[in-house]
Amino acid sequence: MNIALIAHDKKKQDIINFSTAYQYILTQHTLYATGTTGRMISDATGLHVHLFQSGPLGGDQQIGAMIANNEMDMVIFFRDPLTAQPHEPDVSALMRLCDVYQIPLATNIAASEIFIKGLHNGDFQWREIVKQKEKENKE
Ligand SMILES: O=C(CO)COP(=O)(O)O
Repeated sequence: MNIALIAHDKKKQDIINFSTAYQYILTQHTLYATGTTGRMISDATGLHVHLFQSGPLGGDQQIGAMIANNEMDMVIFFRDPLTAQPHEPDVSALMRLCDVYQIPLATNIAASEIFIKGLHNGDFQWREIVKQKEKENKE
């Protein structure tokens, strides 16, 4: 599965702790992240993470593009709801695209833990079926 990992600055330590705790699951998947988040995760855990631009420089939009192309299976986004972000429109657009394309989106650590355990249990296998169907429709 292709998984996006994103965290606003005040949530960076939380996503590092999360990635460390669930490294044994994350390592079985293909990971993408906004620039700073991804670099911090890979430095802390050694996980291989495909890095996009930093969020304020377009990283959220790059992940959004993957969603629109049916290439992202899950978004884990540790959002900071108490700090204004200069790129708030990009954040909203990313979350909107998750809803447009029915992509599972967790915006806090509590939901993310349920997602990651579900992922490990095979609860997200339906994404493979959706992707296969989309591929066949294009052919
Ligand atoms: O701002 C972000 C998401 O909206 C995160 O970006 P960074 O991972 O580059 O800090």
